[in-house]
Amino acid sequence: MVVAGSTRRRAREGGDGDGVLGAPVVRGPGAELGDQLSVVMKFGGSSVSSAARMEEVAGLILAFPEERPVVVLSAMGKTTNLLLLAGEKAVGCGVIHVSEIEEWNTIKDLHIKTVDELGLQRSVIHDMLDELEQLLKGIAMMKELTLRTRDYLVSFGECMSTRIFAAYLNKIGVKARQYDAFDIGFITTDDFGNADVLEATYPAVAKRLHGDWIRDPAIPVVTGFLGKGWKSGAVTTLGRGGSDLTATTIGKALGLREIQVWKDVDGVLTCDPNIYPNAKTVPYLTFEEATELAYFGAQVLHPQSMRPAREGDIPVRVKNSYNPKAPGTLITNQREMDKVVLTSIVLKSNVTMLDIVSTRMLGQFGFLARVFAIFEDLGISVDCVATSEVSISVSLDPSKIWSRELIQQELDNVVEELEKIAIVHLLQQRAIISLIGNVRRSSLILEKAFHVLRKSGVNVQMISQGASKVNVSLIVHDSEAKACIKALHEALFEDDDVLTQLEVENLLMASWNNGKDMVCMLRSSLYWVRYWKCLAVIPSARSEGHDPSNK
Ligand SMILES: Nc1ncnc2c1ncn2[C@@H]1O[C@H](COP(=O)(O)OP(=O)(O)O)[C@@H](O)[C@H]1O
Ligand SMILES: N[C@@H](CC(=O)OP(=O)(O)O)C(=O)O
Repeated sequence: MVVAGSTRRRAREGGDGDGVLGAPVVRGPGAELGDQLSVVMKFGGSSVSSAARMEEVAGLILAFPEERPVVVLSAMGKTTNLLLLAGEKAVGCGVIHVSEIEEWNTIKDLHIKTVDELGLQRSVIHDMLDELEQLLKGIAMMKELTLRTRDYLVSFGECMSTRIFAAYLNKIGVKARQYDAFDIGFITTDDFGNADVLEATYPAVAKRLHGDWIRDPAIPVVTGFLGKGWKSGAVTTLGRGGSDLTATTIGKALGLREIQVWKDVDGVLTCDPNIYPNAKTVPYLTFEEATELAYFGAQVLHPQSMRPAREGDIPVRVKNSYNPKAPGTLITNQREMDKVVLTSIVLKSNVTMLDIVSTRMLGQFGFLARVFAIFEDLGISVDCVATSEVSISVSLDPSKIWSRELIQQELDNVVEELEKIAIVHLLQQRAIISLIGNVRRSSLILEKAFHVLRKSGVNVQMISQGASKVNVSLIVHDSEAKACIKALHEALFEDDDVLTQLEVENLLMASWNNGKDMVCMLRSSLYWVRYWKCLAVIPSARSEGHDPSNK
């Protein structure tokens, strides 16, 4: 794309100046980037949850004076959830009770307090709060909350956080300009609640942000999560956590050097730290791995967000705004996989599973086609699949559907349709545990995983190896899932023997490739000794109550 390419070229050509950050330019590796926009810095709700946090984030931006960032912000803290709850309450509470809705008052108080504490004029958000109250009253009056209105309602979160932050940057002498994504060319499908960014977005966003920057440089502060439906012209949202996608879309549109997503954790971790606190940071990931783990439920990244970065070949860095010194996770197109067994364990709870057994004889063809035609007709999306000639097991993802009542209705529908050609068992409260890792090590992963699960007495109800070949998914009962994650993490990330086994395999492979390379052979036999020692020592250490990782 013309603009993206020229932005990069100009960036490499370099330039001087004190720049818009108002701080002296540090001479270093980034200095040749000159005065062009160079990175996207996206800060999630947890990073901008209060006035103090906004000050910290401004400090972070100032700490990199050689960078010219485009800033993307989410709504403050839990504002999106609060807006959704306020909307739901407004439907049933009556117009005169809207001002008493607890969530609405929490939102109002948080934003006013933030503005006050940052020393800004309340007028920065006054109109927004007014309009939001009117909207809640409108919902109360209509007694309904459509998907379209819901998107408009939640958009207030990002619209307010960006207005406050841009005003604060200007107040401290850093020239900034606020943008609503739906006004600068973020064109999406009209799938309210889960809209897709359309191709037309890239040139439009690049033209607007780049044009403004050239004319009158100011740090762009853009609303994450939001777009404009191409047919309806209404505000849309990109699915929960969609600000990551906003950031990568801008990165690709402008052909920037790097996309940074700042969170409240030290990067992408080996599992959800809320499930198992011993989770460790994964230093490197490929876009494919990151997509897979986001798709299978790791809340840390939006599932679609890697696509623009991959297409634009722009590295994504996941950083911790509470611990900026931590190196974080770097996500790129490729990485060295030889030493990788497993990258991350991901849990997706509350999954529904269908066991579908053909009522026809063995050898009938077209059964799978008919099953999937039914899913297609009903617009149901399938996560995992396992098949035999006469039966098929699939897992469905209810979180893709906004309204809870609709889920049961849709499930009843799909079962009714499938029962015309098969015997159907509906299994609810299941969980998918996805082991994201190196497919070349899938035997080792499965061997370890099943050993652990057998020891814990867990019955795996379905297994599927993803087509992308970086994911093995196991379906277990929801009630057993968290304990499984902990046991799997201990076995696959905290045991020396897995690592040693890998080293042995690598060295054996290397020595095999090098033919008669005696040094390699010798080294590999030393590892073998270490490996067998590990296998012998670890079980006995465990039975004595020692922690083998303390050796
Ligand atoms: N594998 C994982 N690695 C890191 N964080 C994870 C993982 N799985 C779940 N999480 C959760 O994701 C959260 C960060 O994502 P998110 O809430 O979207 O951040 P933000 O709102 O700051 O963008 C973490 O606080 C953590 O609880
Ligand atoms: N505020 C939106 C969009 C978003 O990306 O948020 P966060 O970056 O805090 O996950 C949400 O809560 O879904």
